[in-house]
Amino acid sequence: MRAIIQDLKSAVARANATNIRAAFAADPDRFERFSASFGDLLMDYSKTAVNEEILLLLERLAEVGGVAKKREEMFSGVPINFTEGRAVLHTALRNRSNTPVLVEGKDVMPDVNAVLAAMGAFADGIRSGALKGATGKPITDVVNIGIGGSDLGPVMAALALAPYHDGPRAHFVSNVDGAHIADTLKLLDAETTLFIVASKTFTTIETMTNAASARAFIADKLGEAAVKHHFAAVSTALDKVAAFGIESGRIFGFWDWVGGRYSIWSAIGLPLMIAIGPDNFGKFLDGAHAMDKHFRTAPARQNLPMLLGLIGYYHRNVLGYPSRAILPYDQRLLRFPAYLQQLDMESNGKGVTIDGTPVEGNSGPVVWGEPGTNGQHAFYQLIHQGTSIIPAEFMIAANGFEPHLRHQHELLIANCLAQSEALMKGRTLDEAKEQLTSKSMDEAKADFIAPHRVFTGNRPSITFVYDKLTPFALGRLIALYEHRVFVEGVLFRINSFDQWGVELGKELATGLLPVVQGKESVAGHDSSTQGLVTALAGLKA
Ligand SMILES: O=P(O)(O)OC[C@H]1O[C@H](O)[C@H](O)[C@@H](O)[C@@H]1O
Repeated sequence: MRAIIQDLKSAVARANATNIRAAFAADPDRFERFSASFGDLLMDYSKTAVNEEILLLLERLAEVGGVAKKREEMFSGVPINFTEGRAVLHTALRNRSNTPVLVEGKDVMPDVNAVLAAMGAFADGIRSGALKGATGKPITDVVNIGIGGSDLGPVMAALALAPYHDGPRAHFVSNVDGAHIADTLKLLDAETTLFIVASKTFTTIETMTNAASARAFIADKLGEAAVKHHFAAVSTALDKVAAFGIESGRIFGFWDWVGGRYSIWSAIGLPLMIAIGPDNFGKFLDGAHAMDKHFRTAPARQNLPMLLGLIGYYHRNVLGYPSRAILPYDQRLLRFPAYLQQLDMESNGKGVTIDGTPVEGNSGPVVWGEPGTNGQHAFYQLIHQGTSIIPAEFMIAANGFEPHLRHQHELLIANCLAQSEALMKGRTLDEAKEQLTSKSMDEAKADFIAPHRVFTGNRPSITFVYDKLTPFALGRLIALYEHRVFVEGVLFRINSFDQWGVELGKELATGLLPVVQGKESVAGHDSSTQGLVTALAGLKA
């Protein structure tokens, strides 16, 4: 791999490949050459610094890096998450073909289908009003209590699919900061509220603490006996859920081969299913399954996750770009960048390879972003003229859900396309001067002002275009990014499916709680921690 990376660097230098503007000027067919589609989903990567030779080298990199082999291992239940001894089978959760998927010789599909059916029956019961609160009133509000993978997926997807909401309102409480649950409960009536406690491990301190507060809210307002009518739970740790006091018919399980950040397809999707209905949830799974089949079978040059992963790797480890911006021109994808932050950074933010040696070069980039057009008026300045190159990933639907606001959607599209064009083309000093002097500005003043108006251009971006943000399209989009993270992880030679880096902070927090409570001395901690504890204690009301 080292040799191919070297070849890639030479190929970039030889062709001056990062001059994307020149590449467009030289080749009128560049878009045709460097775009690919899957159904109505188009991926335009022509505005990145690729050429034929670079793509061939990247394809070689995928071959030598063993991406296809690892992909088969993932889909067929090999425990590729070796630090936790687990298979990685979120794809089985949306395996709509229902072909057997074996984990340690056992087909998991009957269990997957059974949980899906139980979720559907429960969701229908809540949605229809057949399942009521303790006082006989139908449920109008559902609060999901979870964090990380037990929050970000449902919260992101519920917002994304708002036009499909025809069930109770969905709320999400994640932060251990009491402000989160307090502000949420303020809006709610205990009699008509259902809480879903969502935690893979059912030990996460934030979720357990918020669940206890929610339990107290129901018990205070409606009495202890009411609690069982107002709670459901989702977890892999069924014994722990039972100990919390949730009735068995309201517990929805999943399995240790589903990573938290890949769990939206499991019972963790229950709040989404209640909001949009089991049929639409099924279409969401269909979209992901379609992408799975595409990823597994399409040749590299037509394979969207493969291309996205290869270009992502190229940006990070050949061109050295430190971050990537996720810029959906879709207000309902507001939380998609945050969702991808966990998916990507928790998966590929690793420093050790599968052999236990330090990663050579870089692993995953910083992922961040906001929907357009809002970001344009905030941080795009840096993307256009800052000193770091930040590859951007745009996404835009051809159609919105508001036919009467078509003119607004057209403005949205125009803005999205303008940004990628501006990033690529830029504006030269001569062009800037010409613009100024044509506005009858005198030459001397133009000379002074023009440098600030120069855009270097050649700033890479990928644009995704799709018909409409339907449940199918959202499922497909999420699965696309899951598989891109997979491809990059294989090339970084890391285990993308563990998250040991979150452990140390959790352990230290547990140790610091009695110190913060004043029950233990702060002695033994570093002087900064000591100083902060003392300062907070001094300010305590
Ligand atoms: O679902 P839970 O077990 O409560 O875990 C919630 C989250 O917490 C952890 O710290 C992990 O970093 C996440 O990957 C996980 O999604």
